[in-house]
Amino acid sequence: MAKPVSIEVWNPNGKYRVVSTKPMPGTRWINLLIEQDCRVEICTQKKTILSVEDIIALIGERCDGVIGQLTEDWGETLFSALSRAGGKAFSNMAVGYNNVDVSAANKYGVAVGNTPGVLTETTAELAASLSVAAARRIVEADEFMRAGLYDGWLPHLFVGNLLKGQTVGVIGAGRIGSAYARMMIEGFKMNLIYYDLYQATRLEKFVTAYGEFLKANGEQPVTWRRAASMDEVLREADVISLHPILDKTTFHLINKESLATMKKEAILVNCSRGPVVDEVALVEHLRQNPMFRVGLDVFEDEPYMKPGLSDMKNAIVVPHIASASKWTREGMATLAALNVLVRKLVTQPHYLLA
Ligand SMILES: NC(=O)c1ccc[n+]([C@@H]2O[C@H](COP(=O)([O-])OP(=O)(O)OC[C@H]3O[C@@H](n4cnc5c(N)ncnc54)[C@H](O)[C@@H]3O)[C@@H](O)[C@H]2O)c1
Ligand SMILES: O=C(O)[C@H](O)CO
Repeated sequence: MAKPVSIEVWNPNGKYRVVSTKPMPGTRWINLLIEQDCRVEICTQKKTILSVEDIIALIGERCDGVIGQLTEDWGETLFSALSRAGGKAFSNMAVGYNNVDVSAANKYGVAVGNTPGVLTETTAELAASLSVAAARRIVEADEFMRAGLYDGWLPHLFVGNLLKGQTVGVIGAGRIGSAYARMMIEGFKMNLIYYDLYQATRLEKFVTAYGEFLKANGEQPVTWRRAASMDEVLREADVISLHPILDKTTFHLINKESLATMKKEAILVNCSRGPVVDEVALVEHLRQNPMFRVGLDVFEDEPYMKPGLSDMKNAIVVPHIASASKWTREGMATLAALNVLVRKLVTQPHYLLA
């Protein structure tokens, strides 16, 4: 039996009990729940990743809704516990919901929500930052300065890749992939090649119009192409950014074979989910190809990195912070609270009529 977990309580006399498995930024989400007569219980346990047992203890005997995190395993066990406690709604504080078994939630009559849109630009900005940092070797150069190794300008010192006029490849051109593509096209005048199961019509129209604008101003126009296969993107792009969802079709999408298809001096960025890349194969590829560089926000076995990755100078690694801007994280918390509330309002017709 799990030990009781520590909690902070807001509006103790609220009629509906909503649990958040983590403190979240801002207070708007708490106020929204309180306004709708919720007692809000926030887990304050000093443990980053809560176990299924910890969350069962949090749900307790009566719970109307839960806001949870991408580090938690929301499957059969948790949805049955939530349903037994009378719970009708769960929201992940994330757009990705590969940690949530939606069919188990359906089975137990629990509605599931996620937090798309509000994090699109912030996440794309980090992917763009990693692309530039990898292309221009910013982290290596920073470490070199701090180590006191700079003794004067040299023609060969930290020579990297010019982005202008090169090709950016996007795999998964949905909300974030399209926003990232626009940043690289507008910011660095890169040409686009993308692969997605669906056509990114709005993105294509944007690049066409932007290309015409550049041409009208006497500049080289940018171009776009939708690739028929992912391999085309891997072969042709100079910078490749991964933005698909994680599911069975995208697990180890980037593996030993696909890495071998890429240019020797290509840059690979992953701000989607760690298991989209076979990280063991990636470490070996980085070792064999010192001019190949990666920018990683996500890892296959978070919070761990595969052996050898942290030693690779041609890898930039950051701890899953792509959506970490104040505005976005407060927005994600607000959306998550609204997801739980929408279910309450829909299932409480008397409230709607009041
Ligand atoms: N690192 C972070 O902090 C962070 C932040 C936000 C989102 N994410 C991840 O990014 C993902 C994408 O978010 P989004 O809002 O852009 O979602 P989205 O649904 O708008 O885009 C995902 C795209 O991937 C495409 N896709 C699915 N399977 C594919 C396949 N096999 N091959 C190629 N494309 C495929 C879809 O058609 C879709 O266009 C999320 O699911 C999440 O896992 C990570
Ligand atoms: O899926 C998500 O939303 C991210 O991984 C965290 O913002």
